[in-house]
Amino acid sequence: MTGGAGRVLVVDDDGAIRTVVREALRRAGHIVETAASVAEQRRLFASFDPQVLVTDVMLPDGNGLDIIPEMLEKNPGLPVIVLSAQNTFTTALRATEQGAFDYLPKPFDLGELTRAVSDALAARAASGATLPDGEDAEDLPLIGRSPPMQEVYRTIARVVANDLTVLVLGESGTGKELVARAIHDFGPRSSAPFVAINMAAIPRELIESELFGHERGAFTGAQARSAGRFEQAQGGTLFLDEIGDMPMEAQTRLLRVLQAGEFTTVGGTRSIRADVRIIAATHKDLPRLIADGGFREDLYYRLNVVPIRLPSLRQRGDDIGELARFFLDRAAADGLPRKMLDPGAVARLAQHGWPGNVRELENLMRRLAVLSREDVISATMVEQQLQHPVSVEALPLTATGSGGLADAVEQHLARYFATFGRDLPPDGLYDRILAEVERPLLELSMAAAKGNQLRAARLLGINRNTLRKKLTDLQIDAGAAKRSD
Ligand SMILES: Nc1ncnc2c1ncn2[C@@H]1O[C@H](COP(=O)(O)OP(=O)(O)OP(=O)(O)O)[C@@H](O)[C@H]1O
Repeated sequence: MTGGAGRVLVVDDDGAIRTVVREALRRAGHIVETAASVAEQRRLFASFDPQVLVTDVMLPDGNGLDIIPEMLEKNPGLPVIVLSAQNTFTTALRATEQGAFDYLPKPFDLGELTRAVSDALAARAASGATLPDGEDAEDLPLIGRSPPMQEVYRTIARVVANDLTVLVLGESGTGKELVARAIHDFGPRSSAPFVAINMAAIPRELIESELFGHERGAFTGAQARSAGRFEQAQGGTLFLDEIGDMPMEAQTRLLRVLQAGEFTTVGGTRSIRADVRIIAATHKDLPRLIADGGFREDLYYRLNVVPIRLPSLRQRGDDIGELARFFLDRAAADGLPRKMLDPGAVARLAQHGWPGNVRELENLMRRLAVLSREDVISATMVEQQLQHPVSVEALPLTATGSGGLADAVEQHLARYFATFGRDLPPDGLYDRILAEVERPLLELSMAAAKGNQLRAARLLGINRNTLRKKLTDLQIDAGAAKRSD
């Protein structure tokens, strides 16, 4: 898309950026004015009457995002391109929310900016995604500011407000479902359902009926009419996870539905309009699958309207420390002991190969939260857990889950056996395990009782004074559960 030449106003307090951007845009044929502050921008706005506004976020006398609505009121449809050094999902989304046309994280490529200006001139369209009511922007789910994630945020910001089909690609555990949910949650369909279906988890012969529903008697065992996921997702978003595992016949049916915008149930004749946004995801290489005859090429093109490629954790550099801390906080919020990371631990985490991506990191942090005896996790502890991974799928999710404590005991035992290999651990295991389990047991019970010692003592079946003594002996902060509640 090219939009010819136009009047571009560039606002940035950094003189070097103003000069470089002005020269690049002039070379591309545009007429450029620059401003170094919000006040200057306001002054120039009326006289220069820009066709595209390029603005930084942090300006000496205000926030570049806050001023966008005022500019759009004066010049409706004005495309605004936001440059930001903050690089979080929140900034990308806020920019979109304020009506920005595009968002470029700093440092940006000049060619990319020139293209964005040209697209903006051509489109003169603004998107208007809004945060759901009451949503705290700081609670947004996607963590990380590495360059590949900024690219992801940028694409999400571009698609939230429209209904384009999105194909999320990435290794297992990279956050594909999280991205799909973010697109739904921050778009206009957020008040309707988000329905996910995993093609790999459903028996092949049931996929069509799961997707499109079935009529009574459509096949043996179909005793009543059942609504499929398409129907359940009406008005909302349908997330087709592991699309590469979809059987061929179901692919054909899905393609027809996407082409016609309507579907019929298995065994039914009536057409039902499909008012759903489709987001598909896979960790498989679809072009290769197509070449091998396992995936329909025409369906691929239907789904691959806007691809979003998620980086592996190995490519996310500094995000690893930020994610690790986020997962430790989440573990603490779930009632597990609150732990911190020392710099050596973060460095060790960053060196790891992470075949299991973010999910593997999350599991490791939960395991460390339960198993580490110290409040601050060191590189040695990280190393130990990476060297002797124990099964972590079942670590306690909440302090109140009855399986949680048993799992914690199992983790402790597993650690002993992992440490000592085939040799039995030195004797005294009974006391040692009990001593280790006592702390998480008391902490989890206190968390479950929301810091109320009487209730925690009752839960444990011990005397309140005994509990108090144990809390003192083990130096457990009795107020922590109350405060984190
Ligand atoms: N950027 C991120 N910020 C915070 N949490 C994340 C991020 N990416 C992934 N996660 C967390 O990692 C876990 C795995 O994410 P998710 O299930 O979305 O991955 P996936 O790619 O869909 O996995 P699979 O391919 O196995 O289905 C989830 O608990 C999710 O909350």
